[in-house]
Amino acid sequence: MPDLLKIAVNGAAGRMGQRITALTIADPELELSAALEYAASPQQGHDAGEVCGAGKCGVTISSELVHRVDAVIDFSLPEALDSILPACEERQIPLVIATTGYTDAQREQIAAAANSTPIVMAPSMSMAVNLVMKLVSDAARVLKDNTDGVDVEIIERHHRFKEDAPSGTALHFGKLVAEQMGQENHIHGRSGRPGQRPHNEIGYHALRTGDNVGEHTIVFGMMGETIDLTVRGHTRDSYAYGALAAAKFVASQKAGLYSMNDVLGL
Ligand SMILES: NC(=O)C1=CN([C@@H]2O[C@H](COP(=O)(O)OP(=O)(O)OC[C@H]3O[C@@H](n4cnc5c(N)ncnc54)[C@H](OP(=O)(O)O)[C@@H]3O)[C@@H](O)[C@H]2O)C=CC1
Ligand SMILES: O=C(O)C1=N[C@H](C(=O)O)C[C@H](O)C1
Repeated sequence: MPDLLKIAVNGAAGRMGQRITALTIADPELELSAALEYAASPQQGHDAGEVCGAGKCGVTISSELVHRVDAVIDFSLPEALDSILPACEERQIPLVIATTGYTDAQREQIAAAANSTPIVMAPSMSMAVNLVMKLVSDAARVLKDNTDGVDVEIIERHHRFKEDAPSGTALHFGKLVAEQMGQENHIHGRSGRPGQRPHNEIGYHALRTGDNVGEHTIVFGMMGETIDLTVRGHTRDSYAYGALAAAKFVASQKAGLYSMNDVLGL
């Protein structure tokens, strides 16, 4: 029987961390080896299986990555980067970074760590979202020379608990569009009297409602017709399964910064 892939989950008591923990326990190819939270977390010392509702599993939540694991999956907060990145970099432990809301400086830190450590980083681990990223890129390429111009607006909806806005995924959609169409102004909502809409603008609109697990609509507005490309999550497991696929992928890669396109072969 092949060895099980040993997984550590960072942010194990969070909404995503709990699903990653539960699905790792249920996956016959994986073994949950560590469940991490910050030192002052009230979840320290609790059984990770019990915390996620999967039943006692014998792995207690801790703050230090003590044992060697085959991959770490991180769904936490940007503040957690300072502990998890060096822990992986020191021992070249493959890392899946799903957290969003990093500063440019933190992104540079991650890119530097990828010189010695295999890292998959993506604002969305969902297969459907990553496929729509391809479609959006294609649409932007085809529409970029439209005679009367194309107005691109990005609308996202997430649950009321989300701390960063706009979502990492919305920002990535905007980046993909701008790479094709060249918009330089990226604005967040509108108010007052901003005047007529210039063409070189992308508008982002972040809605926070109830328990929405994530929706994105990319609007290509033209004179006479509009294209809306929408992708809706129904369950956090669409992200969680993608993250487990990323962990299986990254565990056998050499150092480098990989995306979900690499994981999914898109
Ligand atoms: N790439 C993707 O596909 C997806 C990405 N995300 C992103 O993942 C992140 C987590 O989302 P979600 O699970 O909803 O958020 P939660 O707030 O539910 O989970 C974050 C967890 O990390 C804990 N935490 C805080 N600080 C640290 C630290 N220093 N070290 C370790 N753990 C820490 C939190 O503890 P406490 O609650 O006590 O603060 C909490 O348990 C967000 O950035 C979100 O945008 C979410 C879904 C999909
Ligand atoms: O916080 C969330 O929930 C999500 N965050 C990610 C993001 O910011 O893009 C991915 C997903 O949309 C859910």
